[in-house]
Amino acid sequence: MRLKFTKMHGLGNDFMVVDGVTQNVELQESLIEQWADRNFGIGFDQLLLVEPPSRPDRDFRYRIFNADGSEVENCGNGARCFARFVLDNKLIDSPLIRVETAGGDLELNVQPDGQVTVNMGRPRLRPEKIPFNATERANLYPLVVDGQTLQISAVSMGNPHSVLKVDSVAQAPVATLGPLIESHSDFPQRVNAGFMEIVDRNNIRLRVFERGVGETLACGTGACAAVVAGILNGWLDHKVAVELPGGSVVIEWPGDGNVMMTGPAASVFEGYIDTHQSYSLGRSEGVSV
Ligand SMILES: N[C@H](CCC[C@H](N)C(=O)O)C(=O)O
Repeated sequence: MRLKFTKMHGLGNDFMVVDGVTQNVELQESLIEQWADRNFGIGFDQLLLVEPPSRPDRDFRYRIFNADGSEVENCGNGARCFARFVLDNKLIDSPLIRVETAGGDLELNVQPDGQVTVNMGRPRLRPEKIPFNATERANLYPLVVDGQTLQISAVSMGNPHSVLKVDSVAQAPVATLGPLIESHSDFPQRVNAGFMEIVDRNNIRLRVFERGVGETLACGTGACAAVVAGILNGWLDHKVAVELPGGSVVIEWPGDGNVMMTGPAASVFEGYIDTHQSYSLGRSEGVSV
């Protein structure tokens, strides 16, 4: 079957977006992993599947699959691209879009200038809701990684995030600590590992080693989690510009209630792929002559 898709990105966090409303789509984890490969496939951080809603008070359901094929609960940059996609493809004609995800409900609003504001819902802070192994909720938790005890914050935006404050994101050991935090046993469903540099009370820099992907150029839910952690720890005010390697996004959180995110979404190209085509991801063993 030929499957139509659109390649999109939010601040360089890139997606294969698939219309599962007008197309009959059946996805396999192994195919997603193949398609995500940047040499043997299309190449993306996440695949976003747009489906009809399961409830009358929602316009769509939106499912998110990491590059390793794992299905996850939420994707902030993806939500902005989702909104752009359903409008561009005339699946809805209202700039106000109500979405259900595995991690909770989102409300999206596409502004006239193309920026998209997303109500990302309430952050989840209780350890059992993240999930994170801790006996009680705290703003900072000790996490023993590679023989050192880090002080991290743990926040869920539907998906789990660890936030580590660092002096400089440029110098942060993302490549070494990122995977160790991502797979740490205190996060039973693994975790997205954020590294946050406080510039001032209204500006941070952030890098994220994403669960199931690795370091991405941007992470919307990671930006939300970092700002929530910074506000809870008294380091940030309630409106923060988050500078990620791929660009900036604005996060607002009054200290309780919903987190609001505003940022861009871009379409790059449309394409088709044969869902029955499969190939090995292994580098060829070479040919024998
Ligand atoms: N890039 C996404 C986050 C994907 C989260 C995924 N890596 C997970 O396992 O939760 C964002 O903009 O929020």
